[in-house]
Amino acid sequence: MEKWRATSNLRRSLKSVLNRRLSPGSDFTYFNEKRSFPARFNPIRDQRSLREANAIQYRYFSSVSTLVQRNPSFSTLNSDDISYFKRLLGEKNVIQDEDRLETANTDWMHKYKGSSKLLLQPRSTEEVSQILKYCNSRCLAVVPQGGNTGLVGGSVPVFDESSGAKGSCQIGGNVSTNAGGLRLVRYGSLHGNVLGVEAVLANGDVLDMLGTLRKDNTGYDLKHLFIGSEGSLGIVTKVSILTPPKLSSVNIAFLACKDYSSCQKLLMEAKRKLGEILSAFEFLDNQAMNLVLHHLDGVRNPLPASMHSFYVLIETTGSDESYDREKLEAFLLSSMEGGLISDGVLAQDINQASSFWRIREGVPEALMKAGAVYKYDLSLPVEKMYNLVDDMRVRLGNLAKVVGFGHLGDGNLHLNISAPQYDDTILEQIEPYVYEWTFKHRGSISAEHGLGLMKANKIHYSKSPETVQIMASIKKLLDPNGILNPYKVLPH
Ligand SMILES: O=C(O)CC[C@@H](O)C(=O)O
Ligand SMILES: [Zn+2]
Repeated sequence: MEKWRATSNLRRSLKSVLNRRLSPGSDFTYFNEKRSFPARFNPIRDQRSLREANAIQYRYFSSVSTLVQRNPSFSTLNSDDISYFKRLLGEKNVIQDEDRLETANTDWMHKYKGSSKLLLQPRSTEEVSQILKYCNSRCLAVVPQGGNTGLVGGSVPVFDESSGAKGSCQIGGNVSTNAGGLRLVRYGSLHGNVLGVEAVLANGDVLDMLGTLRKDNTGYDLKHLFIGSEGSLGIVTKVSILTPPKLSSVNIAFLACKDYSSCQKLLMEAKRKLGEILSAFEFLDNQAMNLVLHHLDGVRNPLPASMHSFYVLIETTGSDESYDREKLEAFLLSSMEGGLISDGVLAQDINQASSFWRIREGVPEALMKAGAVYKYDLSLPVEKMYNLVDDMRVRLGNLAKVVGFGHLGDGNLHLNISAPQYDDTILEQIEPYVYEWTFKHRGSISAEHGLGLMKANKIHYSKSPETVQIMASIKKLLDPNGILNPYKVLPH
């Protein structure tokens, strides 16, 4: 009955094709708008002793071992510094307003909170260069900030570092964090799409690597050091980037699978049968779907007959409508006949398409609304990845909800643990277990969100000691005083 309904749904919806034009650059935009949520900090214990120790304790990590000590070699901002920046940038680009500083000092997750007293808004490479030259000579630490939408505390000041450029999600931030995104399965990572970079080093030198050549084999390709280095080696001021042509035919299906193994087989079939038109293959489990339906206004379940264990969103993008439609239709029907899909619908217009995406993209927002959330962004072999979610459920029992979703097409699991509040008992069940599990399966502890502050001290789970040593030497070479985004990426 269910299968019949689904097949008829699919057949019906396959009659019309969705045409949706992607806006330029949208493939690389991670979160393109800032959203605000109520702060949900747990009280920090013993504030005074932390201040005396010149240390900070993050709300998320309430155990003592995660204290971060302020680097004693950094200077403290004084009135001469502020006068210098005002002369350089003009009064209105030197921000000391408390509300604006509060926003810059707080990350998107409301987990990390710094105490920077100054936000600078440079408008040119030359101004960035002058700022860094000055800060380097004074040993003032700097946190480059784009849209401040990161999920690992990479763009918030930890102590009193001066903040750099600020606005909405920006291409410099995307490149600096090698932001992943929903269509990596089709377009690849920013390492493959960035043709050139201009970066300003800590001493103010401008490194011009802003080529547009597709082929350039003249030795070390240094631009890759700046892609994904989270502002720790330099500030990216310009990029040349591939912009794939807008494609006119976009189809989106929202499907249900009875178990994880069906999702996995469906992915293999999609890669094989849809080939180059497959532009997204996303999944969410039952827990994720429940959260979205419960916490987000106006979201409807497109498959309301019954709740399923897993949901998959498949998008194809191409330029030949009838070819794309036939290919997707054949794929969906054969997958349904083969038992890989238990129910499904295909968007018939732009509103339906957006509503399917809203479900998938709404998961992080729903998690935020549900309470405290522990986030893990893991690259793992697709066939093993959901075992970790199951293991975590056993470990946590009734303590917390374990939610699995992510970019199945890229082997990227977003494991999120949702609880009413942050709690050491929960954290002890999760860490280091999650990291050890990932290490054992030769995965990565950060598939796309970076290391930031949250995982700087965990880097050894994904990089060998020799590699970390070379990374530290590169950091020392390019930023000898360590002023650029301190306490992030490398162990502190
Ligand atoms: O919140 C997360 O864990 C993932 C956020 C983002 O990378 C996504 O894919 O929605
Ligand atoms: Zn993601």
